[in-house]
Amino acid sequence: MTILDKIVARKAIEVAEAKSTISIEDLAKEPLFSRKTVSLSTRLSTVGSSGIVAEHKRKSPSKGIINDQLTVEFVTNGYATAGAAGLSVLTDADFFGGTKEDLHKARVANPDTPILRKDFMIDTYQIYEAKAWGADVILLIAACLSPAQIEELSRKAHEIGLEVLLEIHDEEELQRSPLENVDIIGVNNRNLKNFAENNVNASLALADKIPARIVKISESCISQPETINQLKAVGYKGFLIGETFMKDENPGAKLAEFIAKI
Ligand SMILES: O=P(O)(O)OC[C@@H](O)[C@@H](O)c1c[nH]c2ccccc12
Repeated sequence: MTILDKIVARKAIEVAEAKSTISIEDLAKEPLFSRKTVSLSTRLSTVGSSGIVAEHKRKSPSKGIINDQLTVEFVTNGYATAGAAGLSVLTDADFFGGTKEDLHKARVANPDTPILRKDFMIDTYQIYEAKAWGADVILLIAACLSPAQIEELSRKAHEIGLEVLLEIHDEEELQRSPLENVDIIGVNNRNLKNFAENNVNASLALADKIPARIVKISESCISQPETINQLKAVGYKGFLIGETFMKDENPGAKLAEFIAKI
């Protein structure tokens, strides 16, 4: 069993519990559900955008605790002020130490910045949660979804006004994924099945395989400003970065320093 299998098995239990606590109808009545979302893909395509999607991440299965000392408002506001094009907020509790309150607080602290709900989506119920908690974009991870699930989840997201970031790790995942309702493709440099990593080779290898009409972002394992220029040269418009900033006591200041070098 891979770590991804474990996460998804746990997620199915969590979703069943959540469904018995609050119905989709009630989620749709939450104040943020009717908020007009902002487009991450548009921000990333805007001339002059830093392209950086900065992540709030307390811990991870591969790294353990990264930083659990800061408030989500301090981190996300710092990121937005430093020039992040968007924010990513982990809401998975057991493996990444996130909560739905993190997303809600990030939204309230940053009303106009696109926010990605970073979680393992396996059920349309979670799409409603994402909207109710203040997200603009959802993540779909091809490695744990069938083509039919990708189709259904992405269609539902668009139906309720959320954008879709489809995460892939290799060409096989790209080829089998229905892309009709996908706004952004993210190449995860880290393999979620075994956490082998530490370079951006996956992004470099897949760059020219991704249809040009879809905004491309490179995810994970980015620690050097030079890497951004290398990725931009092959067409990437976005860069999802967590650990490099989170391990600093002031992630926003770290991001500002990073942006000054790209
Ligand atoms: O901390 P890093 O190496 O900069 O990575 C950020 C982000 O890409 C990573 O957290 C991530 C990418 N895809 C995911 C899917 C689930 C959980 C986490 C992730």
